[in-house]
Amino acid sequence: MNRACIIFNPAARGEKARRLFERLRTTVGDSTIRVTEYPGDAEAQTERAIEQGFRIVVAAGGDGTVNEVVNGLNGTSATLGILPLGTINVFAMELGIPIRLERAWEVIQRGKTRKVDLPRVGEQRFVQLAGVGLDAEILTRTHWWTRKTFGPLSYLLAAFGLLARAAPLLNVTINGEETHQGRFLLVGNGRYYGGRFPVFPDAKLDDGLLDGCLFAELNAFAVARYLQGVLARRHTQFSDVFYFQAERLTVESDRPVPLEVDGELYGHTPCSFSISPAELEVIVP
Ligand SMILES: Nc1ncnc2c1ncn2[C@@H]1O[C@H](COP(=O)(O)OP(=O)(O)OP(=O)(O)O)[C@@H](O)[C@H]1O
Repeated sequence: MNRACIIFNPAARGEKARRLFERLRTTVGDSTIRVTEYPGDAEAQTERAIEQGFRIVVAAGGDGTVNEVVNGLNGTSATLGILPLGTINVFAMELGIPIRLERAWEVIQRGKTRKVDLPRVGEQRFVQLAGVGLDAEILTRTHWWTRKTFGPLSYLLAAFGLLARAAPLLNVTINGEETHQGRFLLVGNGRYYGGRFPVFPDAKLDDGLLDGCLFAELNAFAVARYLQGVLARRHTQFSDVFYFQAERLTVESDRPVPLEVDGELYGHTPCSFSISPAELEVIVP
């Protein structure tokens, strides 16, 4: 195996990953492990690892850590490895990477790779998904310690507050051609959102296309119906859900609406999405 640098996020899984350090150390033997010290540090540490000649950088954490490592790779030809130590690990799930640390490390040692597309919003790369509206608003309203203490309940409470108000209208222009309106947009590279929920049923990681789901309504009743639709794999047939595939899209609104990428807050509207086909090489089972 080429020289790998493992970037470990002790704050993943609501700080529970910290307890896995010794197990990680034992599993990876004398491979290099670097521990992140603050949010954003995985990106800086990845850039350093590349300068030092590492050809494989392994994100040991959740989707946020993978996102930072990918942004640190910054278009270089180095390969991404994943040890899924986060809460949900949607991208690892999408790639079929085992959740058990020792098995995920075996996958990295075998070193089989695959090329996947890399979407961007502005200059920021993301691996799995982005959201404009509801989910990003919820992140603005839940502090990390409430998330850590109350888990999914903190999201639910924030959502109740938000759904009582009218959400701004989003104008989504696809491939510079047609514009559609809605109040909540999800953009995906793979099929899953937030777990094994197939919000983007036609998505492929290597088709050169972004998948989008634009929801027209945003009140408690509509959201409950959308959730049911996703679980029953019928939401793309709803008349108030617009499902599409695109090479690029822009989102505009009367007032700034927050945006999240791979589960972390990142800016607000207006924003533009694009995708680079087969830009990322990643180790897979
Ligand atoms: N040393 C650190 N102290 C505090 N936060 C950190 C540190 N290192 C990284 N972070 C931040 O931890 C956050 C959560 O990381 P990550 O997404 O990997 O885990 P997760 O939320 O448990 O997983 P998932 O997104 O898959 O559910 C990221 O925003 C990252 O920037």
